[in-house]
Amino acid sequence: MTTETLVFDSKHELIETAATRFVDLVTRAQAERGVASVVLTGGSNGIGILTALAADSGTIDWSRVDIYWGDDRFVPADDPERNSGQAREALLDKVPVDPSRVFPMAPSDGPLGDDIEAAAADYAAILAGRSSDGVAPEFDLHLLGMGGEGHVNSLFPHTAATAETTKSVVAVEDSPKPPARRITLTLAVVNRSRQVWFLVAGADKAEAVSAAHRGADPADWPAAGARGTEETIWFLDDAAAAGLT
Ligand SMILES: O=C1O[C@H](COP(=O)(O)O)[C@@H](O)[C@H](O)[C@H]1O
Repeated sequence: MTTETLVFDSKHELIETAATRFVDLVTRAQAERGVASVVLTGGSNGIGILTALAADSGTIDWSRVDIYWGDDRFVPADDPERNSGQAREALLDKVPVDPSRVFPMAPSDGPLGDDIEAAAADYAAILAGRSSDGVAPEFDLHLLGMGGEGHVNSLFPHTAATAETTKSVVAVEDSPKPPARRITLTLAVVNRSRQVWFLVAGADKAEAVSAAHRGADPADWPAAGARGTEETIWFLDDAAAAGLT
């Protein structure tokens, strides 16, 4: 397992490079396994890479990509806060994905209603059903953004969701960052991914970047607990990398 840290002069350069490497990774995974599986994330860079991919969409065979989410906000389907809605707008509505390979988390007004525990269990069942071991797929790539306090997906510092080691998906009822109700993959499942990529920009993220790089306790800095089985890559801008020596 290797860790690579790439530092860019601008957020634009960071996103463009990550998008180019995304195309390479998906193409390679499809050549090796027929289908590539990627886990999307929200946030400015998580959606930024999708916008960049939409501009260069012809290079990927999108019909052979399984698409999952690392977290989503448990709000109505048409709420602009939905990570999956933002992903559709940025990319998925513009490329020929196979709808049967796109796996959004349930919204609060879906067939499961407002039962967030049922929605989390439903996503866990989807992952289990698409795995070889009854837990979750071995994703080719899990994209992650990161908050200034080190949260990834909806795994915040000092929370039960971050400490969870058994479940693959959990409900979060009291996210410190609004909206409060979310569904998230746990670190145990993030870490089944062959590659984990952090897309992080801004001076407000520098302390968390440095904590994760020095191997801090994931309870304090959840990003420190996320890694790929083959490779972990940090795509940083200068400001986010400022605390690294
Ligand atoms: O709440 C969330 O925040 C993170 C990071 O977002 P950013 O805008 O600070 O990059 C995001 O990755 C996650 O999916 C989202 O739910």
